[in-house]
Amino acid sequence: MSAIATLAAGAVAKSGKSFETENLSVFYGTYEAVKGISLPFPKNTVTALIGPSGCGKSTFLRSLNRMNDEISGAKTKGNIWIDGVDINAPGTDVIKLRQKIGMVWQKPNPFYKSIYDNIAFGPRYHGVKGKKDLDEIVESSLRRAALWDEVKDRLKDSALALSGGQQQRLCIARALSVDPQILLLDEPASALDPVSTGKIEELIKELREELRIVIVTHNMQQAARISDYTAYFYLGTLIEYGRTDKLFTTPDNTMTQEYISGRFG
Ligand SMILES: Nc1ncnc2c1ncn2[C@@H]1O[C@H](COP(=O)(O)OP(=O)(O)OP(=O)(O)O)[C@@H](O)[C@H]1O
Repeated sequence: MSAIATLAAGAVAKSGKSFETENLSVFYGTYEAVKGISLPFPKNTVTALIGPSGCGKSTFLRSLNRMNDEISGAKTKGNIWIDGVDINAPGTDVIKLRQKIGMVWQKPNPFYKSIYDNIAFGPRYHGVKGKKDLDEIVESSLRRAALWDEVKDRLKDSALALSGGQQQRLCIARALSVDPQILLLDEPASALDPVSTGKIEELIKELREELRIVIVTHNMQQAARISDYTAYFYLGTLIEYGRTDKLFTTPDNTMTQEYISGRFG
């Protein structure tokens, strides 16, 4: 069993469910923002969540590593399976869960620390102490996030001195430093210029070789460029899910067709 499967003491295991939601609903008080969504996230794939503003994409994404726990009044129904274990089962180690399922937000949010200490923070928290080990993790994380060459001579500088695009790659490196299996990205390039956006997209394609990635994006071209599967949400409901090339060329649902062609939303 993998590390994620050991998260929840006493949880009921369901084999074959490596990472997927089953009939997942999310409520804010009595308001149902996500309505009974079942979605798989296959290995080594990028899944894009698209849909008009307020349709529940971010709420759904945040539920995948229990970030909605931080929102008072938010409640989840249904299942989120990871390696056969439901992440909402009693006894789940949420810190470990978020180590395995990293998240990067729309706005880069580096800590008020050096570049080095931003990356070393997570490994230190999880018990890595030796300087040599930390140096190795910092270098490999920055390399994986395609940032090493730009920052290797200024690791002690403040992370806030980096450009917005570099800060966002630093946040991705920070998520990678604790060796996640899944990366959740909430509009990671929406605040960036086209060059930085291109770098983030290239990075996502490379990381797919090692991870599962789920990305919320408003940018239709971006979803088409980088994702393998796309899910179209509307008013908290999953309207259509399928291979990105198919969904963007010959969608089954006329609502999807109207949205991707810009006639709606
Ligand atoms: N903390 C919250 N408390 C109450 N309602 C919320 C909260 N966060 C989101 N909602 C509501 O839940 C619904 C879904 O919001 P969500 O942010 O998930 O949509 P979205 O598709 O990600 O939107 P956008 O594309 O604009 O970011 C909306 O009606 C929103 O107003």
